[in-house]
Amino acid sequence: MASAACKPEQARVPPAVPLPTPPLTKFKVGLCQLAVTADKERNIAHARKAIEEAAQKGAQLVLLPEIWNGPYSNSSFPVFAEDIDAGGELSPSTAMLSEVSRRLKITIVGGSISERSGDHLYNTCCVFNTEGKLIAKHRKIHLFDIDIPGKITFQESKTLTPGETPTIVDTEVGRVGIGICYDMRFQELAMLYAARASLSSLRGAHLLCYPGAFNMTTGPLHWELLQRSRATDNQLYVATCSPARDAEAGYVAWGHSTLVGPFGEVLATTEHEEAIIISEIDYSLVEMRRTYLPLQKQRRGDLYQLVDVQRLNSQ
Ligand SMILES: O=C(O)CCC(=O)C(=O)O
Repeated sequence: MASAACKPEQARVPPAVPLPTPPLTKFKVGLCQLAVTADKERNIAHARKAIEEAAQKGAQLVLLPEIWNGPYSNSSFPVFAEDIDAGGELSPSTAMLSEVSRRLKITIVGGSISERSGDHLYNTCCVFNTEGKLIAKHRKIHLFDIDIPGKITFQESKTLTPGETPTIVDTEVGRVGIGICYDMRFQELAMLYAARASLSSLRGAHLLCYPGAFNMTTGPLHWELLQRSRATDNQLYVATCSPARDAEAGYVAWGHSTLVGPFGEVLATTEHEEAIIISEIDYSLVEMRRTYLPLQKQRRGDLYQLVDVQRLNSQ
């Protein structure tokens, strides 16, 4: 009797919804500073090998460089561009990232590749979770248009269209804000990503990832300075990943992929050759820095406000 009465009752119980797995608070990150050639297939195979090596060394988050599947140039962007997820099917470069993230159960912030969408080209970073799912696509918001006479002239806007959306993404390794290279120069974007962190440790990004390729003019002066500034101002981790330097290339990258901690300290870095950097991120240090130096509480919101942060905070 008892079991007969029990059965219809049990049948009404809805299937258990698995609780979301809390993000890791301490993990290893791998920054793959890759040599990039004009052979896309080789670049994809090479990136796969580097990701595998980083994962084998314990990385649970792997970051790749800006434009890693072909040369960084306005003439190459259209040639190497991929329609990333047309009709639900991933393109060659992103299918590799999906396969490897699923197989190795790691999160990948996939640097950037040039993306074709309709008549437009974008400089786009794809993020994959540990199941190989494409969970975010950041299109570079601030295009690199620069003219320093006698030093460097580059106009990304000749071929690329700027993205229109800041990208903050929840991953198995926490909430991550994404920017691409020149995006790092704009503090407001980083501040927006860090917003709300003071209200709860579950809100706001604790890590910003910037695939980037600074050059021989701005790299020596600004690359590390900007990363340390973004980290210090917002009291969070900043990870960057550059292509390795090719002195013969049309655009010569500075290299020096780096991880900076929430006190503005350089935790790991490298020179300009190919390298895989493995370093540790510990989000408890973000909380510690914010407790010791409570900038978020001391900010005079009554005198100045970043409008978008204000909007986010009131949601
Ligand atoms: O900001 C810089 O100096 C370099 C930026 C850059 O190379 C890029 O956005 O691709």
